[in-house]
Amino acid sequence: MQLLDVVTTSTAVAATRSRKAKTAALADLFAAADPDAPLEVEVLTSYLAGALPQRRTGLGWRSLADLPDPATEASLTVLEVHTAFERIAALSGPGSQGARAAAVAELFGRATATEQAWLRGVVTGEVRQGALDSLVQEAVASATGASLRAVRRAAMLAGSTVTAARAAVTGGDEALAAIGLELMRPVTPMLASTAPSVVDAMSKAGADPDEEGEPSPVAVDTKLDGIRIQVHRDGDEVLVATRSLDDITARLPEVVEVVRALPARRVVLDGEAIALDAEGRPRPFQETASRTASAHEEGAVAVTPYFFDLLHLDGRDLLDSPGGERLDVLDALVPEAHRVPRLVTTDPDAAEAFAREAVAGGHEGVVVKSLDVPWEAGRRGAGWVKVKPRLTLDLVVLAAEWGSGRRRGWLSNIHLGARDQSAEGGFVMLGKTFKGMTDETLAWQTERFLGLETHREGHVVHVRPAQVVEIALDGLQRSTRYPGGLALRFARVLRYRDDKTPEQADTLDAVRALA
Ligand SMILES: Nc1ncnc2c1ncn2[C@@H]1O[C@H](COP(=O)(O)OP(=O)(O)OP(=O)(O)O)[C@@H](O)[C@H]1O
Repeated sequence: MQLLDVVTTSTAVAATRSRKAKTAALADLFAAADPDAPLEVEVLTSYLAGALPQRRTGLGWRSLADLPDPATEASLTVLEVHTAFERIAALSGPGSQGARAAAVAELFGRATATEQAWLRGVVTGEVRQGALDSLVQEAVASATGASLRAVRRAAMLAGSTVTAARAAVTGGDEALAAIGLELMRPVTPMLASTAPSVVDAMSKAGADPDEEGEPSPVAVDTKLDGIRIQVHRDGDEVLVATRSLDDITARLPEVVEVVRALPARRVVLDGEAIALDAEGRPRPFQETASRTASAHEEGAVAVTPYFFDLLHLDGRDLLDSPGGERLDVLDALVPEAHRVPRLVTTDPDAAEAFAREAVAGGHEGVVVKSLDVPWEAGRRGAGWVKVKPRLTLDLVVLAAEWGSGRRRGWLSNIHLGARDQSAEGGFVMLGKTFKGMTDETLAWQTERFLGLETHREGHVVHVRPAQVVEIALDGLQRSTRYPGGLALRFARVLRYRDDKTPEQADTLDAVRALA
């Protein structure tokens, strides 16, 4: 497949707001993919689904500053580009800088002006065709005739849309069906939708009375403000993965120890790891976060795993079992000290009281869960509904301003954007904040944002939209100043989120719904 085909499709997808048109353009491309070329399908999918190669190549804006003159005719294939990036990624040691520059010049010298611009965008993370996982999954289903359900399920179980697309294109339904839950291979996590109150959450999760007037019980879980962990055990082997499916086993030996002590040989658990003080209240989130951000050191603050779901036990897959059944198996296996506090009830008053107690105990809120739905990966459905008294958004930093006075020398006031496919650059600015930053945060963010710098305007350093930050706010107000028509009220930084990519940040539509 020619690179130009991918560039043309990617550009067309970015240029339209219509989901139908996006899917159709992508489907045309997948229909043209060669079923006998699995690697090509993988590469194609990973570029389109936003798994950008820059993480591995180590290339950034600076290494792409002086590109050779573009070629006049398109000739590059997708596989040639892939091979070139792989070669660049493998370079290390003395002389590698020169070799990298030479390889970049060779690759870009073979690209036309349009291809150069797109490739540069892909490498620096600027190209955001909005062809996220779910769109690509729809396109693959439509191009191959496989059912969308089968594609989605395979992607969830493999933890990867790339794997699902390769299976669908090269082997159709049969290959998709062969992808099952595999021990030691993390699956896409189930996510929660949001409700403004416990009562709303209960009704969303299906607690309302049925035709016979019987209310259904729901589980009300404490929402712990730690780090999501998915733990796999296969005999003596244990794997601990993050929300983004990165392997952090070596960083959390105490989690491994707890799982090794369980009376099960093969198990997959879902939960949260958190650092608590002697009274059982959460320690500052940064302390928990520091444990997953760097290698384990003796004397570091300990985290405790709390599990809230179970997907597999000793040969039995429970993904398709209703929530209530999974919780029964969880309760029988994991001691209470390592389970998330939970109340199963039909009574809204009892649920509210439980939620108030959770917040009084320093926790974030509750997650109300249906006892009837199977495990639904990646979707923000009605199966899990979170209620947090504090209003928060996950936004992307678009720029940062040099501070003055006590903050001279530090990048301080940050510009915050929500995801919006129709906006130039893919993000629309909603406001700024310099609140909620410790000296440590200021030092960290100064280094981080200088590393992401694209250009400067006066005291404003513009950055590549790569860093997600969780913001607390008092609300939103109408604004003529910002292009989205909305501005944040009293925004302050809660924390930088390295477990989320910009594609997972909140969208302008979600912010509008909140307003
Ligand atoms: N009892 C619980 N059940 C499910 N998730 C929980 C629970 N306690 C804490 N969590 C955390 O809450 C998250 C669920 O909310 P959501 O799917 O919206 O993820 P998120 O976008 O990371 O949300 P947030 O920023 O609110 O943590 C999970 O990823 C998990 O890390």
